[in-house]
Amino acid sequence: MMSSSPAVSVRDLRVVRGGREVLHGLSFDVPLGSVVGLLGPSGCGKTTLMRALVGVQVVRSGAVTVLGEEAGSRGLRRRVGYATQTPAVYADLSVAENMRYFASVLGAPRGDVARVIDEVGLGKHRDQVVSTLSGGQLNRVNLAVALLGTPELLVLDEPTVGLDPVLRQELWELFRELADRGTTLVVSSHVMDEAGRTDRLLLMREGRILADGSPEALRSRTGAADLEEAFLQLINERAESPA
Ligand SMILES: Nc1ncnc2c1ncn2[C@@H]1O[C@H](COP(=O)(O)OP(=O)(O)OP(=O)(O)O)[C@@H](O)[C@H]1O
Repeated sequence: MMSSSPAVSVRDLRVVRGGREVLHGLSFDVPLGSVVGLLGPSGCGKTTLMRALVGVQVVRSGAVTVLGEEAGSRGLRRRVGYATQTPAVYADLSVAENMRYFASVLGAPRGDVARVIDEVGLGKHRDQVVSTLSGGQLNRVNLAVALLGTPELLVLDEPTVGLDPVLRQELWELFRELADRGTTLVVSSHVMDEAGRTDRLLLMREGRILADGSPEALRSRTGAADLEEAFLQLINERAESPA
C-alpha cells in the first residue's frame, strides 16, 4: 500500500484569474480510493482548483499530476469524470437520451446508461425531458454524466446543492460505495455537515489550504465540537499567527 502513488498530486499550484492570483501555491496529495472534501466559503477557489485537476484551467505555475499523468493529458480523458456546478446537459432531451448521447461521445458501454440513471435515483424520470425536471433532479442528471464509463477519478463541484437531506445522504452513500470499489472522489461543498462523511478534508480559504486532514483529526486538533466550529477556530488561529 505504501508504494501506491497518489491519485492526485498538487505542488505549489498558483492560478491567476482576471489579473488576480486566486490560488496562492497549493500543495497536497489525494490517496487512491478516498473521498476528499473540498470545503470553504464562496469564492475561496474550490472551482478553480477543480478546473486545474481536470486540466481546463490555465495555471501560472506549479504541477498537477492526476493518475500518474499531467492534468489534462489526452490519456486522462476517459479516466476522469467532472461534474461542473452548472449542469451541462441538453434541456430538450430526456434523461435517458442525454445519457445515451454522452455515453456514445465518451465511448462508455451502453449498459452504463441504465446503471448511472439508477445510481443517481432517477429511474422514475428516465424518459422525462430535462427542461421539466426540478433543480435537484437536474443536478443528478449532471452527476450521472460524470459517472459514465466508471472513471477512476471523479471531480464533483457541489453535487448536492439543492437536494433534500434524504437525497444528500443517498448520494454520499453512493460516493462511499464508489470509493470502496477503488474510485477516488474529490467533492466540493460549502455545507459543513457533509464534511464528516469524507476521509479527508481540505479546508480552503482565500486561495489557501487552511487545514488538511481527516474530520476526526481536525476536530481533535481544535478541540471543537463540530467541524463548523473547528473551521472557525482554524481561521482565528491563522489570524493570530500570520504566516
Ligand atoms: N473568469 C474569472 N475571471 C476573474 N475572476 C474569476 C473568474 N472566475 C473566478 N474568479 C475569481 O476567482 C476566485 C475563486 O473563484 P472560484 O469560483 O474558484 O471559487 P469557489 O470557491 O468555487 O466559489 P463558489 O463556492 O461560490 O463556487 C474568486 O475570487 C472569483 O471571483
